[in-house]
Amino acid sequence: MGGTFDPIHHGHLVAASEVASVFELDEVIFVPTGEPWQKVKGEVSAAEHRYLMTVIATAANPQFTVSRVDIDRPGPTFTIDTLRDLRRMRPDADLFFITGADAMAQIMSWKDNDELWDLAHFVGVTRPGHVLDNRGRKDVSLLEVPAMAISSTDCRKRVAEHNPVWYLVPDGVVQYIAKYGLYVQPGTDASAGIVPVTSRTE
Ligand SMILES: Nc1ncnc2c1ncn2[C@@H]1O[C@H](COP(=O)(O)OP(=O)(O)OP(=O)(O)O)[C@@H](O)[C@H]1O
Ligand SMILES: O=C(O)c1ccc[n+]([C@@H]2O[C@H](COP(=O)([O-])O)[C@@H](O)[C@H]2O)c1
Repeated sequence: MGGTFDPIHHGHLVAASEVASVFELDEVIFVPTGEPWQKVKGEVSAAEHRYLMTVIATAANPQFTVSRVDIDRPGPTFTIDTLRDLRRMRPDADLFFITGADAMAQIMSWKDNDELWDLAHFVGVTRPGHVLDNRGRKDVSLLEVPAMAISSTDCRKRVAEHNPVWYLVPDGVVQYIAKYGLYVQPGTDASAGIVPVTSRTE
């Protein structure tokens, strides 16, 4: 499941859990984006913060893992590259790519979208406020998941307005957001105090 995860919330986790159950997946790999080119630049938190929040949110579930492929690849994040990298790492795996209804609606604007379908089986999941459609592709599965009217945008706004995000995001993520002062002033890159994992050994 790819996402900007700024921050990761229970909508992401429920969708992943439901797809894993219905499709009997062995593992769900959460792949935080490096540079999400369709989101407003400068308004996305540092990749290391988003990566660490994703690790914290998924730590308790043995089926959930987090991949750095997108944040370690320089330049804009394209799913075609994500899937090619994952295929190289897991040559024998059947790959599924989970997307919410809003992302599915944009999928024809993604880079090399005509080549995506051969690299993974796409699963579109319902999301409150969005219409789920297979974009004319019969090979895309559509799945109704428990409705979680949560968005990262709303979580960021709530933090900025000093409203609680308890129970919208996992407890550890609430604490991480407070520890690093994320989202207090929207539009600022709160990367102070965090060392990218890739730089720690340099
Ligand atoms: N509440 C939800 N229910 C189902 N799918 C979701 C939900 N929230 C996000 N998704 C899906 O998870 C993936 C990653 O989403 P993303 O990290 O952009 O979160 P977001 O809440 O949409 O963020 P933002 O509000 O910043 O746009 C996308 O495919 C998106 O459609
Ligand atoms: O490949 C693309 O061009 C592309 C464009 C926009 C979004 N995506 C992917 O869609 C997933 C959800 O992205 P987002 O921006 O809604 O968090 C994530 O894995 C992104 O890399 C991919």
